[in-house]
Amino acid sequence: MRLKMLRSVQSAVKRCASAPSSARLYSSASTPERKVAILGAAGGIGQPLAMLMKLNPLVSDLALYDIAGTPGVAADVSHINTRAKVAGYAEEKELGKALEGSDVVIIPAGVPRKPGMTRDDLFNINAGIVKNLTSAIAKYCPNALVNMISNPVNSTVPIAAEVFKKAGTYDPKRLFGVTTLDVVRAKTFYAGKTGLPVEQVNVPVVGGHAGITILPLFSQATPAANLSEEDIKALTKRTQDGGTEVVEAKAGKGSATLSMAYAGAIFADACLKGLNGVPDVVECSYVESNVRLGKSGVEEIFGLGPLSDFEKQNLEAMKSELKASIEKGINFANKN
Ligand SMILES: NC(=O)C1=CN([C@@H]2O[C@H](COP(=O)(O)OP(=O)(O)OC[C@H]3O[C@@H](n4cnc5c(N)ncnc54)[C@H](O)[C@@H]3O)[C@@H](O)[C@H]2O)C=CC1
Ligand SMILES: O=C([O-])CC(=O)C(=O)O
Repeated sequence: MRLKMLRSVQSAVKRCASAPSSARLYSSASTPERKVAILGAAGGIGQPLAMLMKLNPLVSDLALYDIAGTPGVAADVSHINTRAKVAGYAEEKELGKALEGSDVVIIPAGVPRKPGMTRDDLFNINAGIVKNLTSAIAKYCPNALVNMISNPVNSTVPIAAEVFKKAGTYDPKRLFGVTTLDVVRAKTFYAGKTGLPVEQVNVPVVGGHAGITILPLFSQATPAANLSEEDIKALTKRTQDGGTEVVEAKAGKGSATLSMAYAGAIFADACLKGLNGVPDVVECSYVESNVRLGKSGVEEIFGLGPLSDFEKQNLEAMKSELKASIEKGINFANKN
């Protein structure tokens, strides 16, 4: 029996390379024109992300959309002397124009956590925002790769999937929950603990993007290091609680914005490279994929590689929470 579930996989973006391409040639150079739209562009993540995407030479057009504060951010970013042409869109009636022709849409719109809150506590506000924005994507740029940053990612991605299904535009190869920040954190903490050069380190992270549903696979980290079980437990916990660490340090002024903008820029860049046909672009992401179910539950998850006993236990432990978050998103999208 096969069941569809959402989970993280490596090589997700690899598939972007085969996504239908709407490449238009950019002047005489061979770099195609690529339009990137950021929805929530004037926010804590949106602003530095807008800057990083303006610095990305693969971007020819950058559309910045937010319901507040867009003109200032767009004017500011537009003065940076790089390739991308910047346009700001400030009102809901301009959302269609912001989205039209987009190859990649990044969504950091919605409210962030305050100390004491879980990501799921953001559901009531952010679910509606994501539903509206993804409905517009289905209408104006149904072929775009969608990078979902808005929390709770474990539910907002299923909401987007349902919206796209209803609109007849759903393609699981084009919808990504951005979990890159978990990878960024796992790499930083692993390098810190082992003393390995951080730029050489890789750590795959699977699962979703909340607490125990975040599962860094330190057994597959490269370069390999001989860490004790205790160290691996501590690194795993710190990666899972990375978001909360920042929320508490910001003490009511929101959650990770700068590291998230960095992570969002890496993931969007991977999507652009994939679209442009660059081979072997590999990033972890929260995507829909197949699991094989048998008498004892999940028998095989494709593409996770060999797991340590500790990782197997953690994978088992996250399933009910992840499944509930997925169902919550699906129910919301179908009821409202
Ligand atoms: N996936 C991940 O790893 C991470 C996700 N996040 C999530 O990203 C989201 C944004 O966080 P911040 O930028 O810190 O929040 P923020 O409050 O600073 O910015 C959010 C922006 O969204 C805009 N917005 C609200 N409703 C909108 C709508 N309907 N259309 C367009 N824009 C709209 C607001 O005007 C604001 O500018 C939060 O949900 C947060 O939890 C944050 C960090 C990491
Ligand atoms: O923790 C939060 O609320 C924001 C987030 O997703 C992260 O930093 O990983």
